[in-house]
Amino acid sequence: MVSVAQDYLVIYLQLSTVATQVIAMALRLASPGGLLSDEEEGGAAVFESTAADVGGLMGTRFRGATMPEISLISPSLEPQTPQRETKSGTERRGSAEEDSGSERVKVYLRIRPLTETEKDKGEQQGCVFAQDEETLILRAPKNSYNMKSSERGVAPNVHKFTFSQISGPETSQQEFYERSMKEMVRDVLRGENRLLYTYGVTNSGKTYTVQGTGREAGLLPRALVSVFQKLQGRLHGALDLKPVLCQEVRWLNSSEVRAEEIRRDHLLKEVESSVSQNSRHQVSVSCDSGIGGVSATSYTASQMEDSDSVCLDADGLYHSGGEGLEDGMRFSVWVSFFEIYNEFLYDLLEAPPSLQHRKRTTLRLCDDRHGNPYVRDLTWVQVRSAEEAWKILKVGRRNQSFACTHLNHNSSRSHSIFSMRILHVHPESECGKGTRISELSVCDLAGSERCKDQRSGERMKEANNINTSLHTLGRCITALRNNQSNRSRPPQVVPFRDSKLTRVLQGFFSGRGRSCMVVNINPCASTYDETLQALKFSAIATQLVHGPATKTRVAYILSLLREAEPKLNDSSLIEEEEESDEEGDITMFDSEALLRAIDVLKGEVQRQRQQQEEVEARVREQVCSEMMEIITRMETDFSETLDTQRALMDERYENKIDNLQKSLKRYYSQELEERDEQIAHLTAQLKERRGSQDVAPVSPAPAPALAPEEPPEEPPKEPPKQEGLRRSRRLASCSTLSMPPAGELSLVQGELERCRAELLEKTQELRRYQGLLCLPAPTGALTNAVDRKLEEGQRGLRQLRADLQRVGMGLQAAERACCRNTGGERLRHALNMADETLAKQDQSLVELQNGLLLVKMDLRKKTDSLAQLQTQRAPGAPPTPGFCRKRGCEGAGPNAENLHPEKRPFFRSLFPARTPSKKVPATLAPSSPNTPYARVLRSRQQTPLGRANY
Ligand SMILES: Nc1ncnc2c1ncn2[C@@H]1O[C@H](COP(=O)(O)OP(=O)(O)OP(=O)(O)O)[C@@H](O)[C@H]1O
Repeated sequence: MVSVAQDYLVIYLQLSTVATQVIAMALRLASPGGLLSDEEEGGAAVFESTAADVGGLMGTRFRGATMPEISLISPSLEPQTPQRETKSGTERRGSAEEDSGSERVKVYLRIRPLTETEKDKGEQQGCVFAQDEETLILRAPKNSYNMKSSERGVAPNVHKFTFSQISGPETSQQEFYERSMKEMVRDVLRGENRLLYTYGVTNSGKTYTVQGTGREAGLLPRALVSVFQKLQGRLHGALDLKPVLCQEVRWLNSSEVRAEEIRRDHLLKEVESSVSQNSRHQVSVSCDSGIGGVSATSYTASQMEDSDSVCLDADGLYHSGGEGLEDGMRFSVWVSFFEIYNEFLYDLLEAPPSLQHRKRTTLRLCDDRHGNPYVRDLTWVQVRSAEEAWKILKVGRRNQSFACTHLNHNSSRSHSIFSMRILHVHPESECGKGTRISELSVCDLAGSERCKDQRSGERMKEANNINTSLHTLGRCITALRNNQSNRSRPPQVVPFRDSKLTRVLQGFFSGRGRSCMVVNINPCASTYDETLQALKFSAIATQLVHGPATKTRVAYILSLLREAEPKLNDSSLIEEEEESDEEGDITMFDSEALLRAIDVLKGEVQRQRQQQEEVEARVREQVCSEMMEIITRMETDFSETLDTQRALMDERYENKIDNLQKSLKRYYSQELEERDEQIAHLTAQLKERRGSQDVAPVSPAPAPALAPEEPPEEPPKEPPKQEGLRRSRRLASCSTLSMPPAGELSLVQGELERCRAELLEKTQELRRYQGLLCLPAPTGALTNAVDRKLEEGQRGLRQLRADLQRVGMGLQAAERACCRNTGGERLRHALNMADETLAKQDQSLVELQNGLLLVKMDLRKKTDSLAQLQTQRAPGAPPTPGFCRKRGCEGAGPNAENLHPEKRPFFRSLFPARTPSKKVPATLAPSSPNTPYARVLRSRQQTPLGRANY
């Protein structure tokens, strides 16, 4: 049920495609050219779709430069693997049927000999060449369209095809029969259904192969002889059983038997009389085609003679037989003969129309209750011998549509189908119950031809119809091939119903029997292009395998109705079936039943759609959850990696910051030490000079406040040497820095910030001192100078702060330059800037130091004068608390070293006490390129590490 609905769904989806193809084909057929060349075959008339559909290879031939050519798939040479021929060699292609083990459809090629006339016309150009029994080589002759295409580089001019067996011009009818049909006859007698059809361009020898001439009897007479030879003594004599519908048998009553006998005798007598008449007169007969009274069927007695004179007594025609037949079984042989002319079916065994009633009766194609197509009202005649059968065939042949065309003076203008049904009658069965039927059909297809070659309108119409039906046959075979080779894809609709021919033959392609193809070609150079197309078509047929039986349309509908209403409508269906015995077409269903079937189908479609939606939703959900899982996993992985990286970076930079901090601390502390030393040295010198100049009137003054710890008498310790040593140490430590410039600069910046904070603190401290030093009015005059100095000192400090800020900015710029990594030049520039700033800073410091020295001196003076004042005011009285506290601190003398650094006197905390040095302060000298950063820079440039950092 589900599969049925699926089939219908597929049918609905594909209908539009099929319709498009049909329209396209109709449009093409309307064009004057029937057969197209290699170049046009991608969308051309008769064979183009079949050829172009071969695995879509035709399209590639014209796209690519290699121009692969399609060839035949060889069933015998390469039984398991289809091949695709290319110019350079053979490619192997796999397909689904390889594994199925099914037998391939047999395709036999027959090459007819050239006639003397054709040879005289120069038709013999060696364009057809049988390489071996299975391989055919086609070489494009000079003037062929294929050769022209080849010269333009759009198609190859050599083609290779492979067949089940190739029969050359020298092959006799007997040999060809044994190769192709003998086995089929045997199968039919065993109860199988077989079809043999001939295919080829006009005048290629199809009719000759099927019927033969003179002593060269064709396949059909040989098959007839063979059948009766084998059934000798096993014939069911009575005429009481008749084949009806597609594969059924009807028991005849006596009157019907009588009627059948009369009909047969009449036909046989007719043949005898017509033969005697024809022998007396050479007459030309013409009768109506059945369409608008136009005369299209014409034949002459002389044309008939060839086939009439087929000799059934030829040597080797008779074979001993009877082997393989079921024991005790009797056989009844019935024959029919009809043609498909301009898409109408005509019974060829019907009495020829009288001169008054020239219109022939058309037959209807119907389906039996199982959906198998059959020709309604077709004449079936029981025959008791091969001669009788042959005579009947002759009658039919006389009625067949032939015409003289420019290629064939006796060209078949229709597809003719001669069928032989063999009833396998069990002698003990009542009324023929249990009788089996097997069928052998031989179809002589009309030859394909160029429509434009036909000068008469009627011939052109015939040619169009012939080509259309052949094209449909090609499409059916291609669709079957595609369905067989691509089982994973939804099955393609096989367009059997698109032509009468394919509908009649449908059963043999759908598993009701087996088919075999005979491809006829003539080696004429003038018909090379058409021959090539015919061979391309046959190449597809060779890829077919014999498939299992498939369900037909009526059977579909019946099963649908049964499934939908199993109980309710069982009885009605049975009635329907019984009624439909005589009419197996889809019309056997009334509209109600069809509507019911449609409802069932709709429901099924709905159900399928729901199922599909559910499946889709499930799949989507699954996909979503899987995607989410993947994303979450990726997220986790990423954040883990990020954390690791961050930790690594943190660690790395912390290390670097530590290193830089250490080195900077070391550098600045040494620098400060040097300054302290300088200050101490200066103070000592000052003290010395004052000591030599001043005569102290009072008790010795307390030790200088700012350098109580300085041992003034300490001899100088070769400051230049020491300083040089320290500086070299510093430079060495700087040069060993492995920090990148960015990190280093940030540390410098941090350090500068710290210095700035310290300076601010010291300024505040200085202010406090200033407050303390605020004396009463009389002392104001004395302290004014100190105040000014202090102010200057403060200004110097402010200047220092500003300078430090600039340094910081310079460092930031340098850092940015480093981060951007825009090149060593910019970095160097930035560092130079920073260097300059530091030089300025140095200068400011020098000035500040000078200012401070002056302040110190002033302070000392003030202290002295204050001490004098206090002594004058109150001798022995304690000093003012604040002052005393301060003095007390100063008085602590050497103990001051043990105080907390914050509690130390300002200058000492700012410039920690160092061993005095006699070195002349470098700060007094103008700033030189020997600044700290210049040194760092130079050391970096000099050391390999420094160079590497740049
Ligand atoms: N194998 C053969 N040996 C000798 N003559 C042949 C052979 N095959 C065909 N012929 C001759 O070639 C001519 C054309 O053959 P035939 O009428 O069978 O062609 P056709 O394919 O049936 O043509 P159309 O499609 O037009 O009916 C006939 O005269 C026939 O006798």
